[in-house]
Amino acid sequence: MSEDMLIHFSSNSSNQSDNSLPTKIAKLEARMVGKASSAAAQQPQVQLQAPQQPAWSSVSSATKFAATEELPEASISSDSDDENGGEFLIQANTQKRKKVNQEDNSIVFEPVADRRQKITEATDTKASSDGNRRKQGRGRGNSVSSRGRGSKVNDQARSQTSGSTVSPSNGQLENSYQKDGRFKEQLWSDDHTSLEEEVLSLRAKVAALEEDLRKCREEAFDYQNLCRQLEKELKELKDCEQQMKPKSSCLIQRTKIISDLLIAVSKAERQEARMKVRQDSLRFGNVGVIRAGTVISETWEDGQVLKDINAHLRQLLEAKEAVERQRKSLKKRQSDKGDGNDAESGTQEEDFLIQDEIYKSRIASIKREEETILRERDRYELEKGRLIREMKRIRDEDGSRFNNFQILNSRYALLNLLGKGGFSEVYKAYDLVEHRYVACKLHGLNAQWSEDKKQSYIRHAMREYNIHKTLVHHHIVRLWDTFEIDSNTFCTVLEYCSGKDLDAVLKATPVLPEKEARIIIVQIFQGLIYLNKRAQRIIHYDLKPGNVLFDEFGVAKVTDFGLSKIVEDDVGSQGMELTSQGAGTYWYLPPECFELNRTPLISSKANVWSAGVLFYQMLLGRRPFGHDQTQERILREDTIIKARKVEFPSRPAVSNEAKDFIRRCLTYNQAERPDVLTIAQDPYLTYSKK
Ligand SMILES: Nc1ncnc2c1ncn2[C@@H]1O[C@H](COP(=O)(O)OP(=O)(O)OP(=O)(O)O)[C@@H](O)[C@H]1O
Repeated sequence: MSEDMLIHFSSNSSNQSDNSLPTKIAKLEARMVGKASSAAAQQPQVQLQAPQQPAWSSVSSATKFAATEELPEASISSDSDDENGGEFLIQANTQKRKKVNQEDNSIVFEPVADRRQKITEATDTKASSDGNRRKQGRGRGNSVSSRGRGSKVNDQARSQTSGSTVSPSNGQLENSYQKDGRFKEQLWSDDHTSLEEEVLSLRAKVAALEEDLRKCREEAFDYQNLCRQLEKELKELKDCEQQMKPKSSCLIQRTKIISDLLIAVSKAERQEARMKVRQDSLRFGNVGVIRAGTVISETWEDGQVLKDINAHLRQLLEAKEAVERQRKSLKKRQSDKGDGNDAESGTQEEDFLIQDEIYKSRIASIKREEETILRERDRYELEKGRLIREMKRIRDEDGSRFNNFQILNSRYALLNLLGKGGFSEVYKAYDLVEHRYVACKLHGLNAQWSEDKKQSYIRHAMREYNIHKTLVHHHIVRLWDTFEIDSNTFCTVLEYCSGKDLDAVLKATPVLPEKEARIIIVQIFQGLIYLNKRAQRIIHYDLKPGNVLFDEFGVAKVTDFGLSKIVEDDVGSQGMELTSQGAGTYWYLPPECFELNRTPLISSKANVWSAGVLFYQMLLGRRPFGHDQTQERILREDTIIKARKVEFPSRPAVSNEAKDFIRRCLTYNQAERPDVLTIAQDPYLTYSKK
């Protein structure tokens, strides 16, 4: 071995950084293939402990490492090429030098690039599979790789040795070694820096991956916990279901029993109602059919009781007329006789007077009987009216498609028809969930209607529903529920009011005692006050006897919000525009609603007027304006527009307080009429202990 070489080699070996570099690289490689640092310290360190090995070994290691990355393999192969070790090294170095001189820098950098690629691959492998990484890094992967590379280098070395034909002189060698050494130093230095950077970045990646792994483990742990918890809950639910099974079948049975009982009772009620109608028809009358050519029309034929009463009245009338005729002739005879002044004529005069008194007394008696019979007839007329309404109800019930005790929405057992309105049928029903009676209002759209008309009707009904569902007050009928039955029918479920409506009450008893009428109007005003104290004020607009219902305890409740108006916030004191002029029941609407020159402005004062009309009707048995007129005639004759002053007949008697209260409600001028909240303060509406 030459001195130059020794100097060169010793300078190489004395370079600490260069000495430590292979160790680091070995460690790095070990990491690249997935070894833990402790594992890496074992095998590569044995191969690369340059300072403790002979100089040639160190040189060969260092040189080969600078020229190629296959240093460890070369060291291993040198064991097998022991005899030719020195020659082989020189030849190998010469070959490498040649290569370095001939080829550009890329040859030198190629192994670095390769190494980087391997590092990246190793990192990728690491990242892609934690399990694989551990397996490969610790055992098989590494050894297989080492073996593979070792055998490849051996082959290369052999071919290089055998293929070497050029032996350069010592001077050339020295120069080239010097150059080579500097160049390699530079390379090592660069390589060292980049490797350190790579090591740093790898450490960072390892740290990040370890953090990822930790998080994944935590998540996996959480998921396992969640999974266990869900399994537990599922088991509990299944257990609960098992326990509930008998209960739910018991509930179904109970519901079935209740609905069967309700149906049986309703059927009995239907039968009874029809039987009563048949009996009452005999007494009060029935619908007969008249044929006039091909035209068949219905007419009312009075029953026996009414016939008897009318016959009785006719008899009384005839008797009265007969007595009056007698009396007339008596008077005529008396005047024909002239004035006499004897005693005989004095006796005749007395006879005349007595006879006349008898006739007068008889006429008075007939009149009294007549009055009694007339009162009886009025009573029978009311019965007749009730009978006609009941007949209509039964006819509507028989013609209804909901008359077969259906259960709607799996909840509402329909029973008997309560009545039929313009576009709806109201059934008494039983809520099988809440266990209470309800009124199911079935809104039917006519299949023949145009789509526009249907849409308008639905809009109207939905408006009513949206207003009504928000109202919760003792004197407002509650709206519990609403649902669709089919494309042409929907249902609103209302609080059931088992009493009559005020219309039916007034038909049965046209005049109510003032005390009773007062407490009804007080309740109506309480409902109205509620409507006007809400954030979203409401004008009912259709207050009439048919829209005041009574529950079983006689509590009055306002219903039917189909024409009601929501008062917008920006409405002035004069009120809001009435967009639905013409709707409503004219007897109960105030004069401003009939304004034709401009769009009427209405406010809660409209409700005050309607309540005044209701109260008048309850006390006096008739409406204050247009009582005997039809709706059409009221409009034609401007009856309400002319209703400037309210008149009170002498009978029945009404207190002055009640009359004054009615006058305040029926103030013609809207601006002067009190609104709901003002009239609520009226002493007539307040009760206090005396
Ligand atoms: N909540 C209820 N409880 C008991 N009966 C009711 C209830 N709602 C309505 N009714 C009765 O059902 C019948 C029909 O009521 P509905 O409101 O459909 O008719 P209407 O007011 O006469 O007609 P329209 O709504 O077309 O003016 C009436 O006799 C009414 O008394």
